[in-house]
Amino acid sequence: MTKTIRPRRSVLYMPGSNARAQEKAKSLAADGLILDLEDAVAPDAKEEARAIVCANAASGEYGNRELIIRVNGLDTPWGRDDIVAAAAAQPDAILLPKVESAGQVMEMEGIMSAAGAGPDVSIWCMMETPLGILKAEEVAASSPRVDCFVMGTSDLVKDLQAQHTTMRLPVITSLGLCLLAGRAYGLTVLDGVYLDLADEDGFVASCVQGLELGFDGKTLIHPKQLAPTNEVFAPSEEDVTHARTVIKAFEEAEAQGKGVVLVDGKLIENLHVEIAKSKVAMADAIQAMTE
Ligand SMILES: CC(C)(COP(=O)(O)OP(=O)(O)OC[C@H]1O[C@@H](n2cnc3c(N)ncnc32)[C@H](O)[C@@H]1OP(=O)(O)O)[C@@H](O)C(=O)NCCC(=O)NCCSC(=O)C[C@H](O)C(=O)O
Ligand SMILES: [Mg+2]
Repeated sequence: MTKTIRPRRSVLYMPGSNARAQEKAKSLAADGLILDLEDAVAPDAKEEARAIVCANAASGEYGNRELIIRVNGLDTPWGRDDIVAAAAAQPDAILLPKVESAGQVMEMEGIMSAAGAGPDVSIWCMMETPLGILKAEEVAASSPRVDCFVMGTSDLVKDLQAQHTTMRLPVITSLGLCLLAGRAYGLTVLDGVYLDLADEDGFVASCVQGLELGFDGKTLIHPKQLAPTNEVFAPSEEDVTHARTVIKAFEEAEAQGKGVVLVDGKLIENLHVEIAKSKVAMADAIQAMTE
């Protein structure tokens, strides 16, 4: 079955306790919104945040933005109730933090199903602990509901006792392992957040690095990060024009019984046509979102 192409260039976190941010998000140019019940919510605000988030997720007021609820872990006092409430709200996905095993995913899936989550409610997994990264393949393969890995680079840097650096060498192995596992099992893989809101150049550089590494998009903490992210992770007009040229040239070559062709002096084979087709499909999907 062909998977629907869904732009996930920009996915913005907002604290579940911040009703104003969730209201504002209805008009923001984000491909996805993570309504957070975990780290951005203080313990004494967890239950109120759960009620706000689930009411918003069920409201149908977020247009075609993908809605994801990040629940607390199953080893916390709130995790199970969060999952039950989130499942009833039927968001696009429920995001489980600090995933370290297939068993955790299956436990969450069992709770979701018992609470009436429809088959379209996906499971997203935060990859953010050393053990979780080492188990990335097991987690990716754990359930057909698993649709996306989200890198939690803040927790990861903490657990690795590493440091946040410009080129992110301390976490590059972890990013690569999750990309490998995610791609092997057909998942979306989203890059982690950039914490320095004052450093706009550094932020753009981290988006470009994420794109080059193979991420589908980036998770964000502030609306000001949306526009540069959407731009970096979308195929440019030039990319799309070139992709269309490649597709046409290859079709013409095939009609003449050839399996390869040169475009602008460069060899084009079937794999380049596949890349070109996915760029055009992504550009069309982005266009459709804005109509
Ligand atoms: C970082 C912030 C606390 C800053 O908030 P604030 O001081 O309100 O910023 P501004 O005054 O610049 O805000 C301008 C307007 O934009 C709205 N706003 C701000 N942030 C968001 C947002 N995330 N979503 C939607 N709207 C937002 C403000 O309400 C202002 O609107 P208005 O009043 O109408 O002008 C804040 O940005 C924030 O809370 N960000 C999210 C933090 C968060 O969710 N953190 C947890 C997730 S990150 C993580 O856990 C990663 C992972 O687990 C790991 O381990 O790596
Ligand atoms: Mg985290």
